[in-house]
Amino acid sequence: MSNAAPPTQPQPGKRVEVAVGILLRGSQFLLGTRPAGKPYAGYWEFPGGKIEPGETVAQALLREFDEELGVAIDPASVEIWRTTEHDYEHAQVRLHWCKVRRWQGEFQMREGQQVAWQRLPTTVSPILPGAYPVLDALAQECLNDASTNSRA
Ligand SMILES: Nc1nc2c([nH]c(=O)n2[C@H]2C[C@H](O)[C@@H](COP(=O)(O)OP(=O)(O)OP(=O)(O)O)O2)c(=O)[nH]1
Repeated sequence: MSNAAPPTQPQPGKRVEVAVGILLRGSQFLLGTRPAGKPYAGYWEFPGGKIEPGETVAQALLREFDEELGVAIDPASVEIWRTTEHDYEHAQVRLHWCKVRRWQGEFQMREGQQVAWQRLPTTVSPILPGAYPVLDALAQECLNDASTNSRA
């Protein structure tokens, strides 16, 4: 038996899989603050969380939206969009980004978080570093849409 203490640093190669929802209302998306007690508490993030063993990305997202916001996502409206990775000092994460356009219920901030509908450029800060690549991708998509429309 080993007396080694549990690692306090993330183990190389062990990525934590995370499901993240980009809840869309027209050109706006929802951000919330990270609750007290978590790494980067108070930073703004997209709703979501770690995928539990045996869960699909969509199942994890449905559970997290219920736990954090008290709303029910329509699974048929979950569009798995892209995957990014980010290395924090507390964890190495792989983020599965999903666009969500339909949900049911009124928002209840079940973790005491603040939420805000945002459009680009965002007006809240600070935002979790791991969310920036996706904000850039959303901005790029807006630019592409604008150029397609102007050519139509
Ligand atoms: N929800 C969310 N997590 C993000 C974003 N960007 C980003 O780098 N992350 C990272 C931060 C965390 O290391 C990880 C999510 O883990 P978490 O600790 O918030 O997940 P959880 O809600 O399942 O937490 P817990 O139950 O273990 O307390 O993903 C984002 O926009 N939204």
